[in-house]
Amino acid sequence: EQAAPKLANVTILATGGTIAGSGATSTTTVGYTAATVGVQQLIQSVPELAKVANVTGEQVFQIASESMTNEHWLALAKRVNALLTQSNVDGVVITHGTDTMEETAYFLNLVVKSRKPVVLVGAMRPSTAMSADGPINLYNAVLLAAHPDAVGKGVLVAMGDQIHGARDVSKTNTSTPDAFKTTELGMLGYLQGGKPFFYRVSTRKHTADSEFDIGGLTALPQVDIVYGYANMNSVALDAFVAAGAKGVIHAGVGDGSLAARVKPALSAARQKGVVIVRSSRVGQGILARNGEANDDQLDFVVSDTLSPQKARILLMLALTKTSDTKELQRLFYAY
Ligand SMILES: NC(=O)CC[C@H](N)C(=O)O
Repeated sequence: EQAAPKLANVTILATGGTIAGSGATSTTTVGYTAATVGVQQLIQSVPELAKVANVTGEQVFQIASESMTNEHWLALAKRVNALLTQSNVDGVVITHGTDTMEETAYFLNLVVKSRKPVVLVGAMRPSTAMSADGPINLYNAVLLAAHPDAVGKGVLVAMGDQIHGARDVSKTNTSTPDAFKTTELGMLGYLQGGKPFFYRVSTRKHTADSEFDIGGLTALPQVDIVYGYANMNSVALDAFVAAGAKGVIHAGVGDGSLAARVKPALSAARQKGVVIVRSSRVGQGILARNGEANDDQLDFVVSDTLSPQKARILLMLALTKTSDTKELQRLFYAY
């Protein structure tokens, strides 16, 4: 008789969110409390996990993900990197609130120093709800983190039986269970019948190939986002600059257009040394250099296809290495 194949060792790092949330009744899908159920209870509630991996759990935070900060990210990334250097850890799953899951995933995609799988997972319905999506999502995330096909693919998000890449995934719905999509660039694959099926990978640099290193960092440079809209003014921008922002992401309308009465304030901020990244609130498409604005003349950087919230993460990390706008622009086309 053949010996059973050796199971991979997967560590679940729990951070809170709806996957660890509980509501008053089985039909409570809004107005519940996030981050109440602990990691051991999460693991115990899905006994099927033991069939796909040797699972251990650590409670790193217990928060709703709208309260995630740069400091949480640095602590989480350091813990992930420490675990992945251990020969007895084959992969890491991070349970996380869905609101900022795409941001944490992209941050880790840039700073994890390993090809071993790192998978973020959450739920849109609390653990107490009828048809809660947390248990199947957690099962899928663990089997993905345990699977050799997930090695070297960058940080992944497992939601709704689908595999998404950290760079391009976003939460696209406030409340429905199918909220996570990689709209135009496409998800990477499916989770079905206890197996991952991959169809594509991102061409952008990540994890083991990344030049960013948070090992010695205790803080990240302040980078904020100003949102574009009709009748926009420069009040928020000026306040961020006065508060010491090292960089500002301009989440402009359309192709990152600059309103006539905001452009001089952006230019003045740049002259004070603040790095300005032109991005778009639209959500799809390339933000082209020297397209809607003369970026060479203004000495601005463009975000390429990154959403404003992901451009903020890349700029923070990039500013730990350089403040040269040519080099910053290179990084925005590489990651
Ligand atoms: N579905 C969720 O996880 C949202 C709950 C909470 N706002 C969070 O992001 O943690």
